[in-house]
Amino acid sequence: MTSYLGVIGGSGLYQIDGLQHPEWVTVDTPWGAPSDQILTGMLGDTYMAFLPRHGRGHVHSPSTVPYRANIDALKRIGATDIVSVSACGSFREDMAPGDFVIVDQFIDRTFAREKSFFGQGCVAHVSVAHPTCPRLGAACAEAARAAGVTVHDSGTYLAMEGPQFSTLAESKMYRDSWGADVIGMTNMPEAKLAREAELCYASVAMITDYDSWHPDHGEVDVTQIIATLLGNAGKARDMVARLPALLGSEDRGPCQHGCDRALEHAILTAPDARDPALVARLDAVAGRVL
Ligand SMILES: CSC[C@H]1O[C@H](OP(=O)(O)O)[C@H](O)[C@@H]1O
Ligand SMILES: Nc1ncnc2[nH]cnc12
Repeated sequence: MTSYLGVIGGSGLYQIDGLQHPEWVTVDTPWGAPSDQILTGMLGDTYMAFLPRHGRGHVHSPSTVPYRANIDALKRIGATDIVSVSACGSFREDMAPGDFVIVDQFIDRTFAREKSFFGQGCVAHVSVAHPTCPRLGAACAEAARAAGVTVHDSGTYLAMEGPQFSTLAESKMYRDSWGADVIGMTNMPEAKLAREAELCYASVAMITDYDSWHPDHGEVDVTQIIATLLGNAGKARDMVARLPALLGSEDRGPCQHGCDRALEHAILTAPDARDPALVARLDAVAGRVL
């Protein structure tokens, strides 16, 4: 399969530069409209698509981002790989503002979002034991280092509902008892949905603050986050621009980690018991196995 790179830009990253033949396209999905139009184009020989998670102008809150429509839309236009770029707080002294963390585990504390494409009439259970694609994560790490960023190759992301930041007690619990490394509000259910859609998914956390646990830093505030983000947005764009050369544009065969076969044995509903309306909605996400 030929690589087609989709990038989901988080807070502070609402567009990317340098695409050849750039075009903002409208993509409709059975799950509603995505966060915004999708910027498509080429970077060298590689097809690329960029979707601002909160929409241009930052319209969607973490709870109202249309996660299912976003993943469906990227798959529908042909994306095979999704790199998520997100602003995050840090629970570790050595993961400092300005550093990037290649997230490889999540703790999902979100509760007010649609978390699956499947449900009554077509039930599926995919594994998210290893929720990110190591090949894609390694490419992001290499690209970010080449862009001059301090990169941490592994980290656990606590996904909270928001939109308020954590209390001090929550911040200390996530850090001391739960072993989380970074905190944000958006990577879940995004990563779970990417797995259901059989897409390779990597998450790059751009550290903007120390949340509220750090005795030498005040509590997190959004002005400080945006200031750090603006300082980092250029490096994030530089990282993205370096990815196609690292991922290659030629046929790469099946994902060696199985991301593109996640649904192989996941659907439990018998073919004759499936809801035709739901099966129709799953055309892009699960058409391969339905
Ligand atoms: C701008 S502060 C909080 C906001 O930033 C992060 O967004 P994203 O993950 O899309 O970069 C965080 O998750 C919150 O939504
Ligand atoms: N401390 C924090 N908590 C949740 N989301 C964030 N995004 C950036 N910093 C954050």
